[in-house]
Amino acid sequence: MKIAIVGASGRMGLALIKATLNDSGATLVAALDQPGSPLIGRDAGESLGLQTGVRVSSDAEAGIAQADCLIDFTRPEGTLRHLEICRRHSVAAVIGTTGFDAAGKQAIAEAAQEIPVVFAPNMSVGVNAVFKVLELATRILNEGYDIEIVEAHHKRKIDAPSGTALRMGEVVASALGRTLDDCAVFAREGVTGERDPATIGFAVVRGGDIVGDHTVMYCGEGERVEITHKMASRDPYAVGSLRAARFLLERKNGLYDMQDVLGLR
Ligand SMILES: NC(=O)C1=CN([C@@H]2O[C@H](COP(=O)(O)OP(=O)(O)OC[C@H]3O[C@@H](n4cnc5c(N)ncnc54)[C@H](OP(=O)(O)O)[C@@H]3O)[C@@H](O)[C@H]2O)C=CC1
Ligand SMILES: O=C(O)C1=N[C@H](C(=O)O)C[C@H](O)C1
Repeated sequence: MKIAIVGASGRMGLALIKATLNDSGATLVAALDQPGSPLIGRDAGESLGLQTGVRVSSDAEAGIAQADCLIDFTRPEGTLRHLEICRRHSVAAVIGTTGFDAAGKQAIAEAAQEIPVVFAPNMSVGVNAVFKVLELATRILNEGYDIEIVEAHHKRKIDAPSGTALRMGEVVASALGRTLDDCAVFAREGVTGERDPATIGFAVVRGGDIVGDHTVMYCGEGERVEITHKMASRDPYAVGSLRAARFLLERKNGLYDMQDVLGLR
């Protein structure tokens, strides 16, 4: 399968280039970056000490048009632009970017009527297993437990809470028969009053090079359950993305996430 990667100089872009080179069934056909990036014209593997034979380009249209699947971990505005190119050239898309607003999510759903798309806030198998565990834990701990979600990421992350923490909130809220929009508490400061048991609270840590930690706490009287996932590398996101690209090869259109790719639906 022919893979195009956008955001080629980013943290995930580099992990994806490495994973694509290590995948015997995948060929890197385009590595794309924004105009002005110092890597334009250089070999896409240069900063990894690898030789790919593919030069980083800023011509997204030409690069994406050559691929079977685009893998995009950039920013919402960039992803939506790339998705239009995928649409024009009938190229599948794996979207890992987080931080979309409702209109952005709607635009992805519309594009997926024409091309196949995997859109997931976390591509790791481990985190997707945790989503399933949370469904079960929440159904069991559905009364008498205050639910709080804590996430920690590196200092350069620009969106908060993480897409993964929000998805965890959605999974928990859905298992309680609620919607996250109605019960999320994203900030507390000053005299907040007592905690409303119907809420799901979020707390965010940013610092250093933390790849990504997530904990869901079920705080009861006299006991506490904590379900934690910790990433030590970005490789599982990249390997999961290639798994998603392979899943899309056999599909003509439709919006999927990693639960579909992993058969966890
Ligand atoms: N779903 C998942 O499993 C995961 C999702 N993510 C998400 O992926 C995204 C990227 O994360 P990360 O790699 O750490 O970020 P980086 O900032 O390291 O990389 C982002 C890349 O995208 C490029 N870029 C930024 N804005 C645009 C734009 N408007 N158009 C085109 N390219 C653009 C950047 O170029 P430049 O440097 O020139 O700005 C850079 O190459 C985030 O939303 C993050 O939350 C991250 C890890 C896992
Ligand atoms: O920006 C990151 O780094 C990550 N972003 C994703 C998110 O927002 O959930 C996935 C992972 O947590 C790393």
